[in-house]
Amino acid sequence: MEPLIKVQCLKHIYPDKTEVNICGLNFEVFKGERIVILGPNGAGKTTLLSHILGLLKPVDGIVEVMGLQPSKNFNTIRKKIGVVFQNADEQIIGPRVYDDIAFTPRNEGLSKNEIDEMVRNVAESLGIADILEKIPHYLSGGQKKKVALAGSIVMMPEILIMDEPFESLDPKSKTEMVSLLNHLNSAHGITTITTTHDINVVPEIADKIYVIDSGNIIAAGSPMEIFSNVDVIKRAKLEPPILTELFSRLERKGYGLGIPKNMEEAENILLNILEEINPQEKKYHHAVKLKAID
Ligand SMILES: Nc1ncnc2c1ncn2[C@@H]1O[C@H](COP(=O)(O)OP(=O)(O)OP(=O)(O)O)[C@@H](O)[C@H]1O
Repeated sequence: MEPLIKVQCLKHIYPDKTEVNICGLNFEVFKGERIVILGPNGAGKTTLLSHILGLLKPVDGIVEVMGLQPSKNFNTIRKKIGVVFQNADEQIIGPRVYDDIAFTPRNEGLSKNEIDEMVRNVAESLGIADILEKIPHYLSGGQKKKVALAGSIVMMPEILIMDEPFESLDPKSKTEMVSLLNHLNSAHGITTITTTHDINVVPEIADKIYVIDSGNIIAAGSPMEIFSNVDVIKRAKLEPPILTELFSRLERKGYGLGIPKNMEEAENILLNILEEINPQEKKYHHAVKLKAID
């Protein structure tokens, strides 16, 4: 199977002569994958994404999206990719939130009714239906992120690229965003590529992680493979997710319980063990708890 996206040893020179080389392992993304790119500040993550989007043109190397060079086929590629930029202000252009989300469907010449249904559905799914009439400029950082995401998924793109989508989201919004992204992937087959410094979220949204350090793609693998590789973690100055760290430590001590992706999975693992150890104990605690409530 051919990858949807292929990047091999790209070189870019910014106008101020800063040279960025993204080399090492090839960056390949296959249809339906959920990719996360990790790396310290200045590693080259945004530079890589900007080339995939066709916003930047490499001076050397290979950048292909669906077999095309993005910088030469900007309009064709951008119809297939939704994007949430690191700075949402850069992409919100409508005078009202509604207009901003409706921008691409209007450009595509869809009917007013179709557009209205699409905008309201996507706004509902992101919990922003109540701010559709607002002026985007006055929204909070988190609200702007959601509006930017709404605009990028309203047409159900094949690929969704997000640069730090969780930045400035409150915990509840973050959990909802994770569910939504996973729903877009499982129900609509959307391939997702995300950069984030929010390490605890990564096991929930990644099938495969690429790790970049100073432009070098130094590792690729599942969250388990990456977070158990001490060398890679150190080199890229990462910290493993807290649950991964805890359950890996237990594994090293002989208690191989698996590595949970989120709090719910961790809770179930621990509850199963506690029930196996002493089912009576649980009943006892339960009875005490009920008594206390009485
Ligand atoms: N417009 C620009 N002009 C000059 N240099 C730039 C520009 N954008 C990025 N760079 C430089 O390119 C390198 C890679 O930056 P990039 O923004 O791709 O890193 P990043 O991994 O996305 O970092 P962060 O995690 O901080 O967002 C850095 O050295 C940065 O200073």
